[in-house]
Amino acid sequence: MTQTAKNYSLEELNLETTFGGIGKTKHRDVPQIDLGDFEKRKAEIADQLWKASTEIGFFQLVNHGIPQQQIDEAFEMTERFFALSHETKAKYPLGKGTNAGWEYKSQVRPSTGTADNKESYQITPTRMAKLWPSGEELPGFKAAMLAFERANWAVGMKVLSCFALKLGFAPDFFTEAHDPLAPDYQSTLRLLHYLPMTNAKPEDYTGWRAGAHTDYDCLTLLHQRPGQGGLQLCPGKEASELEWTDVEPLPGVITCNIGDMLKRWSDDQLLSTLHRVRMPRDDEYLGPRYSLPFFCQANMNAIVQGPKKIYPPITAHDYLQQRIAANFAG
Ligand SMILES: O=C(O)CCC(=O)C(=O)O
Ligand SMILES: [Fe+2]
Repeated sequence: MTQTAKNYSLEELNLETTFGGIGKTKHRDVPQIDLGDFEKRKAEIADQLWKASTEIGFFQLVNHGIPQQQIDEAFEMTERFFALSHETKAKYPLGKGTNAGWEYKSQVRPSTGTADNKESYQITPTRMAKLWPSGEELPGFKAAMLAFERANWAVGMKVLSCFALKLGFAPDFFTEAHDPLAPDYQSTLRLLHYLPMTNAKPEDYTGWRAGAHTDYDCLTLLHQRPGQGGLQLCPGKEASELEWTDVEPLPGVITCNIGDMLKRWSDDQLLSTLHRVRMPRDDEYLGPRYSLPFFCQANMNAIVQGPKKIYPPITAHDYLQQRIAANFAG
């Protein structure tokens, strides 16, 4: 594996170039947080979210309100999308810096310098002109995915309203900053297909399904399928040898993590935790792995600045562009 010697423009990125190694593993508990009876229990839920996000940067939501049937349908549609021919998917290519469209093994993480062993299709609803597969190619896909996108948005906004409470912002501060009806909306639903490792050659195991990174959004909501593990997290970037924790995909939960944008917006109080997706070991399930992250990314014109103003203000657009430019080849 070669290490990129690029000089990235944000401090987080320079740090990320040093995280490519395998490291050790360590068991840690990822807190589960129940969103049931949300309005009544909001203060208690906000305390739990704050604790998890200042201590480990990850938590799993239960009773989040998205019906399991809708999650299963989104996964079924995702499998159908990736089963389309290469030529069909290539009609809907990822545009540079847009988080919209399909890419195949093109995401190079600063941590590893090699392409992730995956393909993805990203849905940023405001940028999807000519990027949806046709109704003949994939009937029902657009309606199912747009509904799923909005269901995730709604859960994300509930969680963010708790952080607004804790940070002293108005209750809907982040909901307004992620307004889906504004033309500068840029939250993204990502469909991921990690390639199967059945009949893989030993050299195929040297890479990563997704190299170590922090997310660049405010909050990520990740849907995983039981039996398709591999996600690992590592709080604390300062240790000389990193200790990684497996996050088991449990049925019915949404695994969430804080991203760099909310870390900055909270004046570094909330942790944006390093994570990655490792290759399966040869005694584990070797088939394809699908996952569905939804990235709450504040609208392009939103100004990111915490209540203590420890960082200068930056638009969410400028912030994201610096991160995207460093992650996709070409
Ligand atoms: O697929 C996963 O489990 C995690 C994906 C991820 O971390 C990402 O896309 O940012
Ligand atoms: Fe991630």
